[in-house]
Amino acid sequence: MATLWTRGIQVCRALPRLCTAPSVQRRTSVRLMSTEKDNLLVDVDSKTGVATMQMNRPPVNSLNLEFLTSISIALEKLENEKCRGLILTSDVPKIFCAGLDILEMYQPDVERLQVFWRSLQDVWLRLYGSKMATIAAINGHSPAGGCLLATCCDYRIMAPNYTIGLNETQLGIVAPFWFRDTMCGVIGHRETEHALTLGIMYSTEEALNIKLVDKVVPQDKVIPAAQEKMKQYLKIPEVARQLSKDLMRRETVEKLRLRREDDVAAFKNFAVRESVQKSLGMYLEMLKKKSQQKK
Ligand SMILES: CCCCC/C=C/C(=O)SCCNC(=O)CCNC(=O)[C@H](O)C(C)(C)COP(=O)(O)OP(=O)(O)OC[C@H]1O[C@@H](n2cnc3c(N)ncnc32)[C@H](O)[C@@H]1OP(=O)(O)O
Repeated sequence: MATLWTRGIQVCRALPRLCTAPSVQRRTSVRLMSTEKDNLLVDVDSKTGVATMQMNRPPVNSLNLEFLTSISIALEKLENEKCRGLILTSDVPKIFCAGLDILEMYQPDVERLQVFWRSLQDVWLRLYGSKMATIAAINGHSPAGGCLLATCCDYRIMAPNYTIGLNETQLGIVAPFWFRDTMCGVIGHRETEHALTLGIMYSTEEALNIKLVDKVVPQDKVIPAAQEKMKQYLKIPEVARQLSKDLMRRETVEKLRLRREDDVAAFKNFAVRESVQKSLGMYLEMLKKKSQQKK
């Protein structure tokens, strides 16, 4: 078992054959970078070539700039090392991912805001466009950006009694076209329009009904079920599987690739609006009150 450390990322792998960098093959433990608290744990099973990526940024795995950067670097590494599959899950109890860190968008530093958005684009381009077979093991709530991560994957398995959806309008903000396109690819145009305009958070059972998730299993079976489903993907000849996925997703990926900077500008101009800032402030206040009441 080899362990790699990078900015907030631990990558463990069981077989050196997956490691293409010579320094990795030679050593069992390499610290590439160590700056922040480790918030992403990535294990690679060398027999199968399947990586399990666990998000671990308590309390709710919200996606700030540093966390997105960690995810993006890890995805690039796995792709470069020719991993065949990825299971995306959470190490934080009851939360898959709370979506974008609202503090990145509220009263923002405009320079950082744009870097933040580019890093989200990077994660989306890497995950949605991944050559790996990808399965979301949704073991907790998954609003907004959390739902985006899940819908980027090829297959979704969810535990009962949680919620998932693109709830942006409830915050007074609007999901960009690539969130919409990703959701459309999973549940279709009509249901996406319904979901986006109302900012619906679906229960696990509702999500299964509209096929936003593919399978529901008890909490402790989510990862085993993902591993089992992964075997089906890995049985398909690699190039055929990858090209079929590419055939389905290339246009959507290219649409963002061609308009990345326009999209950054649109996001920035929207986010700094007074009315948007007011809505985000009220939403944060509501979250804080709710959190205080629990304590
Ligand atoms: C302008 C265009 C942008 C378009 C794209 C936007 C995409 C997004 O992802 S926007 C983010 C949307 N996310 C949400 O609406 C989720 C909000 N959070 C929740 O609904 C809940 O926190 C929960 C269901 C995820 C978890 O509930 P629970 O376990 O009860 O935890 P708490 O609500 O008590 O939260 C603990 C702690 O975390 C703070 N927090 C929660 N979510 C976020 C977040 N997304 N960003 C930043 N901070 C978040 C919450 O305020 C609590 O903080 P404290 O008050 O300091 O304890």
